[in-house]
Amino acid sequence: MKFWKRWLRFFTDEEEHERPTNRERLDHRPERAEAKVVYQYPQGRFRFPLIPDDHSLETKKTTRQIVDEESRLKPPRRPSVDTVRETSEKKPFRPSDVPSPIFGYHNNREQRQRLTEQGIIAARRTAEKAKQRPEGLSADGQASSLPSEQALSSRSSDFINTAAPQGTLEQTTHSAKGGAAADRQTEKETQVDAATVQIATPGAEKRMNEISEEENELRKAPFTETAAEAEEQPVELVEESLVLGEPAFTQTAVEAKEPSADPIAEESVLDEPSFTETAAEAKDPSVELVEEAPALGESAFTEIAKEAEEQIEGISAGDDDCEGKAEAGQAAMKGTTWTEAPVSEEKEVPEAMSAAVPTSGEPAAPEMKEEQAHASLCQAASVVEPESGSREGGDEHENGRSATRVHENRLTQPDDRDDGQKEMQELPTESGNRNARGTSKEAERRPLSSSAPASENRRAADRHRPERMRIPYNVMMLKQDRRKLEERAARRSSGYSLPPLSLLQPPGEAAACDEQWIHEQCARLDQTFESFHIGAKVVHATQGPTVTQFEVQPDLGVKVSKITSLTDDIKLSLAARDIRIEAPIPGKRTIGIEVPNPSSRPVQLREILDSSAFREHCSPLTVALGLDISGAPVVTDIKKMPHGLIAGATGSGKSVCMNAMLVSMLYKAAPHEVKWLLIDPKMVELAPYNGLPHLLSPVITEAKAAAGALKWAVREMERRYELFVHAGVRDIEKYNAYLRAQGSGEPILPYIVIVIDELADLMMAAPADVEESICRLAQKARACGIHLLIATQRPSVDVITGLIKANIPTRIAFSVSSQIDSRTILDANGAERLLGRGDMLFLENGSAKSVRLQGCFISDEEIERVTAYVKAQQGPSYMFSPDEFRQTAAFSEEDDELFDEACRFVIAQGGASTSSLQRHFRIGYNRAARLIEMMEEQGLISEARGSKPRDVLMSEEEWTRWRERGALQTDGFSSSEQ
Ligand SMILES: Nc1ncnc2c1ncn2[C@@H]1O[C@H](COP(=O)(O)OP(=O)(O)OP(=O)(O)O)[C@@H](O)[C@H]1O
Repeated sequence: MKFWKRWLRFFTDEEEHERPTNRERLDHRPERAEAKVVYQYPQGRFRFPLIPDDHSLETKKTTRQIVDEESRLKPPRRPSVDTVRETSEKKPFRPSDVPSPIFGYHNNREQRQRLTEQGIIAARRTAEKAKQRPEGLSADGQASSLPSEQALSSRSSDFINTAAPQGTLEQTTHSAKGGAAADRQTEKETQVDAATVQIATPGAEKRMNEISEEENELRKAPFTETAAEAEEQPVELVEESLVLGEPAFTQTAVEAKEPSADPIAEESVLDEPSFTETAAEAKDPSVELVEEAPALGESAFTEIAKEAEEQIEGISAGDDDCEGKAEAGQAAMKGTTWTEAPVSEEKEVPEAMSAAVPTSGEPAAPEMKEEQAHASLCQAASVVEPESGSREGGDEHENGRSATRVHENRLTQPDDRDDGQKEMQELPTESGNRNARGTSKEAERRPLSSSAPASENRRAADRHRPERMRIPYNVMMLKQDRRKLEERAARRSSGYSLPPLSLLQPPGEAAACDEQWIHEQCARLDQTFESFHIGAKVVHATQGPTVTQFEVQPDLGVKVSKITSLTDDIKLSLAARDIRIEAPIPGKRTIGIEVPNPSSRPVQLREILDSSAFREHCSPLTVALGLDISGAPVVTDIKKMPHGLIAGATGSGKSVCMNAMLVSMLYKAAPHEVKWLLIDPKMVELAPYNGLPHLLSPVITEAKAAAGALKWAVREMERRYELFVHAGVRDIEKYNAYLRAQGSGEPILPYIVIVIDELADLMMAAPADVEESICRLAQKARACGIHLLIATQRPSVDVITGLIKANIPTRIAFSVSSQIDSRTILDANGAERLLGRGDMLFLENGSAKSVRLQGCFISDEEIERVTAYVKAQQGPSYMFSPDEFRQTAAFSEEDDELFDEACRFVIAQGGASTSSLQRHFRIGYNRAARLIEMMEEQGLISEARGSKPRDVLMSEEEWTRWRERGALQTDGFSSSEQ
């Protein structure tokens, strides 16, 4: 790089001293020297070819590798920037091909395409301008004619005009000195440079021209590379730049000021270099490609690109890089007309950059400069084509690698963007000092407005970004959430809203724990054990709504049976109504003695429904049971039951428990989700639910109709299993999910809950059919969504047969009169010691031990309010009437294999008699008489008329229709009725 020294000798010694660092650095770049020797700038008029994208991408990759290597070798210089870089390294941008709503991937790609087109247009315009200029200003003509001061001045003006809108370093300058003053200073210094060139000895002209040529070539190369890089950056980086890129200018401008110890000196140095730098950036990459590529050809371009990589490395390395960049930018900016710029540039830019970047050095500074350069490139594009500027910002910031820093900047100065945006819209495209001054004024208005154009670009990109891209994409929705949403949407679409809790009685004040009573009871218990010489003592007591559990810990060697055998003695000593001993408490080393509280408080249903335990349950078959001994709410899911048996003596609270469960379901399930089949032989217990949309039929009170309903349920179960087989699913949930996935609009299968309030009565009326139906349902109906809730007063073996009990795993035992009943219900003692009025033992499916609960209470008024609310929303949509069920039952019960044939025979004969049936079918009197009776019950024939044959009341068609109607009624759940 001796030519640098020689070339600089043309200037004053003082100038030489001003930039020793830069020259030293240049001297340490042998690669660049080699490149310069090998590739000489072509003489004469030339045009660079347009380089295909693929090729540029390759060169860009090579450049990046070299830059990376260089940056790795360079020690960190500036701690403050290091911190920023560390931050940026902590969060590296990982571009991907997945369209991101945040980075606007596709949108920006389109913008880039448009930008490229506009850049080409701008390039053509610049080429036309270049043609109009005098030949003396051409690149190859620089040796023959040094530009006059006027030419330099005009060029400088052009330069300023082009650079002004960029406002990169220029704005920094203006922020320090003021816009107009900066312009004047810039012009002045440019003129001084020109004069210096003119003063140079004529003999040295030729040599200087050669040097200038070489330098021009070298300087254009990096810019070409930069331009190519700007064009070829991966789209992901464009995205990144769109989001984060623009504030890099602000950062650069701010940081450029920070390290300078002498602001005035810095300003003076920055003045012209700022324009130079901006000019370098002002060139649209596409313009550069159009003007330079043809002369060199593709291979030449490749070589130059390699050289450019070295230049960029230099940029990364230090101040001379900035110079190289600026030079390249100048060359690009001026195209073939620029000759003197390198001279002034070489003199000024490094100083500018030394002012902008502290001499102590910083690793991040080169990046910032790169960002500046690229940012200015896009800004230049905006000058040539104002619209394209905003798009170019994206490309420019592809190279801005200090994303984090940039982002921070943007956060600290968000307001700059709007100003910058307005300003960008106002920027004129014509050249002239006016523009520069105008821009300077703008710069005055916004001290850090150098970030504005890029921020505007980003904003513009955001504005053009589709709305969907702003939707967060990282929200995970679980299967459960999706189902909830679907259910809610279905409820909304069905126009059904769940009843409010305000319809229920609010819970009363919870009674304060009776400490004194508890202490007394503890003392008495201890005394009792002592008096019976049993080593045991009370260690803990828990007071529930109805009973208090005292935990007794026996000493080692004391049998549990010793304590349990003292039940009556303890009851006596405590003067308790009844006590229940749980020995031992599962999972504990203690024995529980449950003593009734002196005063019990009812547990309101609202208390449970308002608990998180109930609210968080998403099943429509969630039901509230009550509070356990510690006062915790207990809820269960009928799906998990899957069938329940509730037994207890009269007045123990069965009906209240059943009502509480039904109302709980009303608070969870819409009518299309759950259907009820209520069988109430007592006629009054479930009557309030008549007219609800959840009912399949009015509440069934007749045993025959109940039997028919159970038969229908069995057929419905079989029908559902057939559906499941066809759909290839195993249960109702999967089938409904399958239906939803099909999207056929077919309504989902509702759960069916069959409630029988008194099984004993039903079993007496039609024991065989009821037991058979219940057993079949209990065995198989769980998976198809049919569940049984059976209550009975008399839990004897003739009511709750072994078959029924075996298939109903969930039991709720209220107070019963004997241990036998307790064993019949729970297969264990304990229910006989319950206190009644909702005191119950709950044996859950799969649980070995029952839990003592105080069942929740719901009054008739509350039931009325809730059912009225539901009825007000939807009317009943019964599928069947009890009569139809009764008929079904009759058909089922009394069907004889000969019955149909006998009916047809009677219709054909026109009369019916027992003897004629006996003769025709060769059956006995009993069977024939029974068939005649069945025909009479069905309304086919008239009553007996003595010895005369009975009249036939139906034609064959009518009879066929009648039979079909009966068959249809039992055909199963019609989806249309849901
Ligand atoms: N959980 C409860 N909390 C408070 N009181 C209750 C509770 N359950 C029932 N009771 C009281 O017990 C009375 C009888 O309850 P319920 O009618 O449910 O008994 P039952 O077992 O159905 O009797 P039956 O079999 O004769 O119909 C209720 O009127 C109510 O006063």
